[in-house]
Amino acid sequence: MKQKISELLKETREKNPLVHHITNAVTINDCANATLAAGGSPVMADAIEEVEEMTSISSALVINFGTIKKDSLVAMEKAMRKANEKDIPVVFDPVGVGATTYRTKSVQWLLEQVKVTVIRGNVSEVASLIGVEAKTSGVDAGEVGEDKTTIAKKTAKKYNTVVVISGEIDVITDGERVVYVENGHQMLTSVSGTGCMTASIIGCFVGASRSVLEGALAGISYMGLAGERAVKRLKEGEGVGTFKINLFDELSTLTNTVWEKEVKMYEAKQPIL
Ligand SMILES: Nc1ncnc2c1ncn2[C@@H]1O[C@H](COP(=O)(O)OP(=O)(O)O)[C@@H](O)[C@H]1O
Ligand SMILES: Cc1ncsc1CCOP(=O)(O)O
Ligand SMILES: [Mg+2]
Repeated sequence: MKQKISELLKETREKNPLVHHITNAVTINDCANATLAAGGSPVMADAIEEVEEMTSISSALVINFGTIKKDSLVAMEKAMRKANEKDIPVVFDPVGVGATTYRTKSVQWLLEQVKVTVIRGNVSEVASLIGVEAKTSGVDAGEVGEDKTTIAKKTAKKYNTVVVISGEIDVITDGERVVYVENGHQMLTSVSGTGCMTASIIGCFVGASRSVLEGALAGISYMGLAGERAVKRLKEGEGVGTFKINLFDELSTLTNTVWEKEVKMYEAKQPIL
């Protein structure tokens, strides 16, 4: 599996998958640049009149709940339905779900209409998707009433999807296999958009891969490792501003050879070979 993911990192740059985003107004530009850095080609399009056509020519669709409105929900539903029809993978980022009734009700409605391929969120957002008690305030992760692995597995089964719960240790599951990724750095939580960018990068890799689980693992480990390496580049006195620049440098230059050496990925606590 590790070898296949490593090859996927290379292939994605060659394939340059078009990744259609319907995303939030806060991190939209960072998501476009993260997609480019990982080897994809971003397009952000949310007009109800064009989303179906745009999804039709894309390799993946990324749906991000960060700043939803009535119109964006209609656009999301249309684009996702088209993606389902054409077997195009859909990556869903439930930003802020659990924080307000509107978000929680909207997500319930949307996921009853259409299918998603990967759900990537922080632990309290994902917990809220399955009604597990969670203290979500805004868009940052809060405490939850169950362990992460159980939440991830239950969510994967409920929505028949691959689930990525990000955090200090990322949990990735298709409902049966559970994989942990231990790359990353606390500093990733000090920059708005690192979760959104992770979903965009997963979009690139699932858009170029035949395996959803491998695409999801490629995406989450790529961001974690880039973050970790971006911190190592910091000199004394440099803070989040330089970190963000370093992060983009790492995202755009990270090779599969370095990834193979530095990725920390475990299945049932066995290294993945
Ligand atoms: N405490 C932490 N230590 C190391 N990496 C982290 C930590 N928290 C989050 N990350 C990493 O930061 C990135 C964004 O995840 P996260 O902060 O959970 O998303 P969100 O911004 O949506 O809440 C992921 O690559 C994740 O692995
Ligand atoms: C702050 C904020 N508010 C609405 S969307 C958004 C960005 C959230 O980005 P991330 O979840 O990647 O930190
Ligand atoms: Mg987020």
